[in-house]
Amino acid sequence: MAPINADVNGRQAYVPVKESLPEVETENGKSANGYSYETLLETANFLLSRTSIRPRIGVICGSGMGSYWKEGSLAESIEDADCVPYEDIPNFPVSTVEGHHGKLVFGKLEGVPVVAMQGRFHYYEGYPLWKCCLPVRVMKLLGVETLIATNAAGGLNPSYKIGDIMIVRDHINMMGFAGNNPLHGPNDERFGPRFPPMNKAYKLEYRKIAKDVAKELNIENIVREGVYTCLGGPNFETVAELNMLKMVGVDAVGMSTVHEVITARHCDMNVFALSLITNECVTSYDDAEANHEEVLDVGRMRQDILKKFVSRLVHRFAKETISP
Ligand SMILES: O=P(O)(O)O[C@@H]1C[C@H](O)[C@@H](CO)O1
Ligand code: HPA
Repeated sequence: MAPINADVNGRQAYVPVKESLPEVETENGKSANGYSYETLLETANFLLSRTSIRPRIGVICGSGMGSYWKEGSLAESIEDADCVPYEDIPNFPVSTVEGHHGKLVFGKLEGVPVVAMQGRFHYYEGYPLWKCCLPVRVMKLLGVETLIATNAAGGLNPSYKIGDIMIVRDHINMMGFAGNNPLHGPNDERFGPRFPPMNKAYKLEYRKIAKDVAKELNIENIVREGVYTCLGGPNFETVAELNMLKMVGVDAVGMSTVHEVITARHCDMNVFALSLITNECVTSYDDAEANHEEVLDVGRMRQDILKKFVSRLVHRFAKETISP
């Protein structure tokens, strides 16, 4: 049915009639914010048939972290590994970015059953946010209770150095300000509530454990805690954009994670996230330009430390906070 014009406060306004919103209705098992619960159950059941591992923790490997260099990366250090390429998984997108391999790795880290995404999906690749986050819902249906999201990010806080690791305390959902949210569209209560709170998105207990672990590993001098934001990319930011983000309290800038965390919290997963600071954000017109090669190089430089750090976190999170 065509939209109608209505008189609103003395103005002619464009008011779509209710029937003219077919795009939010379920169509071929896919609604505006993603595949149906039943469709994702099929994906989860397919994966469970491909491995005997029953993961309790899910890890998303950021750019250059565990995803680019085969030898010695976090994902490659997973024991008893069963790898499933994304193109074999029903309803899964495929990775298109250098530094993101494109497979799910099931196995054990320090004895804990995990599933790692060796490659994530980004909005700038052309995927809508719900599709970027589809693996998080699949993880939930596999039985995962805790999500560890890692990313490469530019350091905006002037005290941060390249190679620092930032524990994410909170995020600013810049894309959400423009109405772009992975939960946009009809809500299925089987995943979670219509209006999920986000004030405790990054579990306090995990952040404390991470600081303890940093001390144990003698890396507390490179571990920070701060606020992350995600922009849509793929271009790196302008000087004016970065100066604005600095003013509102952002410490590190990237192109992922925020929507994954929202999706994970919506379905009541525990969340921990970290950013590897791979470059300094360019806040003057004279400074060098950001580039993806530098991001990948710093990922390689830090892969040993990240592997130890995340493995220890997996062990401690499983021991201290996850149901037996
Ligand atoms: O997947 P992450 O968020 O780690 O990747 C960052 C953001 C861009 O994809 C890329 C820019 O170099 O790294
Ligand atoms: O400086 C950056 N900006 C956005 N995303 C990034 N990912 C790594 N570094 C950056």
